[in-house]
Amino acid sequence: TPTPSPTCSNSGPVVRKTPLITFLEILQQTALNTLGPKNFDPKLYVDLSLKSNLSITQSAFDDLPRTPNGSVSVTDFNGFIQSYFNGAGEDLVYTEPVDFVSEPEGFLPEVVNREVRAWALEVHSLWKNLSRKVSDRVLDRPEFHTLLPLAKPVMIPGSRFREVYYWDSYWVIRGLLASKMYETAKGIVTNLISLIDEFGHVLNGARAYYTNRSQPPLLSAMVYDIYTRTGDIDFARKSSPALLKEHKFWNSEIHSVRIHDAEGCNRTLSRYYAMWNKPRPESSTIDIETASKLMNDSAKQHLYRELASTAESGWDFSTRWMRNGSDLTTLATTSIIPVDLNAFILKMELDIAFLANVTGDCTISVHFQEAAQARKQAMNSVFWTAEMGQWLDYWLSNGTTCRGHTWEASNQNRNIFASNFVPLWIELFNSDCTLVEQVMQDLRSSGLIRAVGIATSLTNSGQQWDFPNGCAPLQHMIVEGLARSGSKEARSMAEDIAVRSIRINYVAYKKSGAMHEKYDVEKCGEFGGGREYIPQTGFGWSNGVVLAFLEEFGWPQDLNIDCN
Ligand SMILES: OC[C@H]1O[C@H](O[C@H]2O[C@H](CO)[C@@H](O)[C@H](O)[C@H]2O)[C@H](O)[C@@H](O)[C@@H]1O
Repeated sequence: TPTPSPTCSNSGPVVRKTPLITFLEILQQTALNTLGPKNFDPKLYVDLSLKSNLSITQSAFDDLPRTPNGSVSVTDFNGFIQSYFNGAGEDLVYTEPVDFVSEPEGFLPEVVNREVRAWALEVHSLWKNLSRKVSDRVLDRPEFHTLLPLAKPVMIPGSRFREVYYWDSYWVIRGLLASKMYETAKGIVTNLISLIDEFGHVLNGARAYYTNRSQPPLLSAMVYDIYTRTGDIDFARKSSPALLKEHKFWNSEIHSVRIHDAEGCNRTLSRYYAMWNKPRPESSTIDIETASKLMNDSAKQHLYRELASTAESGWDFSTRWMRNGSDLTTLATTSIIPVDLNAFILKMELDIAFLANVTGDCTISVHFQEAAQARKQAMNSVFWTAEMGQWLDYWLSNGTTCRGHTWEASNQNRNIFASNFVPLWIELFNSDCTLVEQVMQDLRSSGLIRAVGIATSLTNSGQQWDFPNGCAPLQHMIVEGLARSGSKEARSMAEDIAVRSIRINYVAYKKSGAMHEKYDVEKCGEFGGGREYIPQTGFGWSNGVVLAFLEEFGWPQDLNIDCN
């Protein structure tokens, strides 16, 4: 009989919340009560920084005149914010990237179409808009800020995302490499490593309220790509200890799950699991509202952990994680072993083995090659379904048996998500011609490939990680996996998807003057939407993927960039 592990229930770890965050959440709730829900973004309030001590600020807040039902007037509230806070984002200052030039030597040599080349240079110049440095004020008084100090400049995604994000940084770096901005790319990695040194993992984002979770682990992929471009062995060597530490984090007791498979072998895989059972501070008012449908505190705490764990997945939110696709309270992320997370950890193992080999550490290299083989077998055994030609997320029954769970085919989630094809990105899979043939056929008939890109899922739930939204990371991993497979047919399919994806970015940019976080893959030039916040522009990962695609496939003179 499987023994339920304590870490499979609600009783996992919870990191400490700072007094500043606690206060800013109260401020956030007051802002909602005072200003109303129209155009309300809860994250704004936890991004404010103090002008003076928290105790002084708190007592001024307590002294605000209140009506009998406890509300504050709009004038008093706005006056208080003005007097006691610096604006959100003011603790990050613009900085010109040291290695930015308006047209780098050897920039996108295969892009010959003049119109596309001019646009690519505009996208390249957006790095200047997204480049920031943490202000010295944060170093002087860290307790006044939720922003965390980082030594090197950062690239922010854009708009409300005014701090560095973990997995976004991978596609930002891919774009920076196309822009030949190697120093900036290395600086981003140095910052992320400093977070591992301090917290034991790369945070979701560089804010005090993100310490309770990570995001899809792509640090090794950043180091690998920078190393293969620059040959900087010292950089590879310096990064290695952090990668080993990160590998431990993703295989820790809370993240790892053991499955007894159909052949009678024990397999170990990983899941998302946030160290948190409270509302996410950046969305506190929203999470409290969602949880208000639940009756008891224990059910609420469980939901809060699921909400934060879903944010750890980068896919916040999606029917992928919900028992009932129209009810967010049925999120069950901690009871799911996700295909893409394990593909990322497999890549981490392969990258560590590669980098250790380069830096002459044979023991580590052999150890991680073996770990990669074991994970590949586990992924084949737990996720792969030949009949569908996809890897399927695996659901643990009732979420209580993460140790010694016995595999059952009925626990594979047969719904189609773009993440079912992410293993294609990993060389251990895309080097197998027969497998690529099969997966390619199934991707073609999956319904995910739409007029202007790959849809996230087939379910139109209104959540941002569902149909008809498509986002840059998913387009990129699937396209790159197909392109690198060595199959001519797969490369041509990859190029076809990349061209559609470049077009949607171009047309939307010309229409709106901005690059977008996500797009509607049904309508060329339309950006995507979805519940928790309004559509954002900027946008780090879209810029990165456009530049990476243009670098890989070029753009001939006679190919039309418009949609028709
Ligand atoms: O504030 C709500 C959530 O916002 C972030 O998630 C979304 O934006 C990120 C930055 O582009 C992206 O990495 C993530 O995939 C998006 O879903 C944040 O990461 C969440 O933790 C946060 O709750």
